[in-house]
Amino acid sequence: MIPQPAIDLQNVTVAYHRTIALYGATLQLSAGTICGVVGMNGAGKSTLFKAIMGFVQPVRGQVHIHGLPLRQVQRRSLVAYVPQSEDVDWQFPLRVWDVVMMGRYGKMNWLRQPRAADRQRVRQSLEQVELWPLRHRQIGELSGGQKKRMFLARAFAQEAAVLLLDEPFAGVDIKTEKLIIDLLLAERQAGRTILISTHDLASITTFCDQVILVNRSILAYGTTAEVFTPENLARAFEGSAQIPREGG
Ligand SMILES: Nc1ncnc2c1ncn2[C@@H]1O[C@H](COP(=O)(O)OP(=O)(O)OP(=O)(O)O)[C@@H](O)[C@H]1O
Repeated sequence: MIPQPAIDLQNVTVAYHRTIALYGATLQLSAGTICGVVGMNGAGKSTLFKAIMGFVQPVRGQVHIHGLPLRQVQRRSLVAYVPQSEDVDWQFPLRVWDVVMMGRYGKMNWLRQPRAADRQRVRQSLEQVELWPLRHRQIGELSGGQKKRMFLARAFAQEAAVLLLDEPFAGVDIKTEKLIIDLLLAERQAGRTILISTHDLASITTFCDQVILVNRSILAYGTTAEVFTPENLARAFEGSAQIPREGG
């Protein structure tokens, strides 16, 4: 039997107020892949993520995750999202622990009472991102890099099959970037599929298996060697990008 692709988009078109942001996107990614998503500002990277999460209703086309339609994907919390910076009230009296526990909501009953297994997974996630000592901290008292790691821990706690990360390396130091990359490599090893939107083309060649070029549609996807050609980059960046050197 041929395994289902982890992410399967067929001819997906998304429009905002009748303006098309993503046209006819077709994509199939196998489980256990780390894939960079690159394109200029406004190219449609976030829209692609929203389509995979089911946050926007495509005017045409279909999205399946591990063979399941998005309604079932959402019910089973199969896709986790790590935002670049979330539109939250950072002054709200929430602790780091509370935010990471939100990753478990999809696995709880309607009373949302955490069980021992939930607390154990939250602890493990906080330890993975090295935030366990800060678990009682109010979320507004974290640095930018710590906030990113908190959202990463929430995604790990969710135990989703697909992780979507929006600019995870923007504004983080080298040590944190290395920590995040090592964690993502371990998640890939566990069979998860990871999409990372980034403007850093060079870093993609160091740890991504595949890359997707976006410019109002999916222009190309495949290995970096296949995709990072002068022609493709010219179409994606309208002449303003250079081919990154292998290995950064
Ligand atoms: N909610 C919205 N309503 C109307 N237009 C939107 C909305 N969200 C995005 N757009 C438009 O859709 C297009 C694609 O936006 P999108 O956010 O997907 O790009 P992006 O590649 O993620 O950009 P960036 O790199 O700047 O984050 C842009 O022209 C943007 O202005």
